[in-house]
Amino acid sequence: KNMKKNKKNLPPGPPRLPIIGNLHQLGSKPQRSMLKLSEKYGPLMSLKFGNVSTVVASAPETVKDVLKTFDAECCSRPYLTYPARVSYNQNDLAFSPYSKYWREVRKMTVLELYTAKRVLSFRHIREEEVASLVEFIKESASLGNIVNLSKRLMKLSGSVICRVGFGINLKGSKLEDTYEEVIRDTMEVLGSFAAVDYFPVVGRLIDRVTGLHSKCEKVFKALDAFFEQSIKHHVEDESLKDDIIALLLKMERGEAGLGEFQLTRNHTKGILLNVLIAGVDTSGHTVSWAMTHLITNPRVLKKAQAEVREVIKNKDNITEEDIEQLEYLKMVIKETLRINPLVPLLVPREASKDIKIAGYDIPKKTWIHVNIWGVHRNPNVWNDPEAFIPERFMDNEIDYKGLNFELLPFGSGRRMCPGMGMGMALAHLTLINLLYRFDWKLPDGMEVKDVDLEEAYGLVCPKKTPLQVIPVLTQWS
Ligand code: HEM
Repeated sequence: KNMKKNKKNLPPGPPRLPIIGNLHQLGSKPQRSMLKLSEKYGPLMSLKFGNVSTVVASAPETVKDVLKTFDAECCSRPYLTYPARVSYNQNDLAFSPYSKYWREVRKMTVLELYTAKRVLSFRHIREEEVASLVEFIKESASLGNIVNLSKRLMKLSGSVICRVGFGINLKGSKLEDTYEEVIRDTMEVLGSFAAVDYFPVVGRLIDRVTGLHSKCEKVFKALDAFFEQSIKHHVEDESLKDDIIALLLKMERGEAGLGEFQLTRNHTKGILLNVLIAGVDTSGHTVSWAMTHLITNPRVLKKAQAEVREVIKNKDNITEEDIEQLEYLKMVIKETLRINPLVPLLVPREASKDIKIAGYDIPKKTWIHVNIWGVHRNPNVWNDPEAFIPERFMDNEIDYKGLNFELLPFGSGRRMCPGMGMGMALAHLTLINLLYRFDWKLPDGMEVKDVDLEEAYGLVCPKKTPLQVIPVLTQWS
């Protein structure tokens, strides 16, 4: 009788193998495998990964339950071994469990970096760095050179974030030469389904054999050296007192407070980790995906360029105010974030108490994955979801700001991305410049059908192979 009373009504899920459960069904693109499985087992599905019970939400209604109705109960983070290492033992914002510390750090970083006023104050940095990208492209265009646009866009967002968050230039910093590789490997480490998290005893050994452990140590050392360098720069240069590092150092010295918390150097570095990796990877890859879809859809490219050139006319100086008038360009970005949401499974969550979603029991400690990639590609939600059609957003109120559960590239609720305004300001300004100033063609011998649309897998999913294109000078260059 007792057993019957305790039996939980868990969401349905595929049969499991002994020991590994459903891990073998994840494949190299977990978001795609999870979508396929959810077509059979439903929008709230149970999966078992080794010792860990998880559920996956993959339709707007169940995603809304997780991110809105039960947000308070579902917004903690599980302990993930490698993200914990890289974030100085969850002393950051993104991997920290839902706690008083997380609330204080979120409040402080929002005020320092992410309010509309702060984002506006960094505008000159964005404009200078975009101008320097334009100069580089102009030079390549006049020589007829192929440009690795993905690489250049990563460099652009890296340069902006280094100046905004760290008060130093990427050029000349400890990450100057290794930056792309370090960020890519960090994202792989942070998004990996690590054996140690599912098999506490043998998992450590498995991760050593697969190389995950050593990759994690390598990126940790590279990131740590960069944080040390920026902190040293602040300690030595007293004129740098207005940015987030200066504030964090004041908190370490007890001259400013963070609620009841006394910050240590590890807290400072953990907080800086999110500023660097969340800020760098995302804006650059969004523009890279947008350009990939534009180049493979010449009709859309032509229409977007016509709009930009009509609105900007012959103004020399493109400013962020111009974005407001570019309705079609905004649709292009929305469609890019729909078809390639950069964080396809959001950051994993953990239920902090027993809850009931859609009539199913979700026991405390269950891990929760939100498959927004699945929602964005669901044919019941979007017509022809694999096609890139910005016009689908015409006369349609759906936006990406966390209120429409069909489109959630930044998540929603307490854990929603605080850097949305900063990321989008840079993405829009860059795209306007690329479209206004240049025409674009593929390298000789390459056709639209040859452009690879495959995504890499990590916490963030960029294009797997970089976008290589030839810029062409125009009268607006
Ligand atoms: C196109 C640009 C961007 C996209 C698509 C994006 C997307 C996301 C997503 C999906 C999450 C996870 C939400 C969740 O777990 O529910 C997130 C979290 C976060 N993002 Fe972004 N992001 C972008 C730009 C930025 C920028 C520029 C910054 C900062 C400089 C930033 C800082 C963060 C931080 C700190 C978190 C963790 C929030 C928390 O757990 O409390 N993001 N972002």
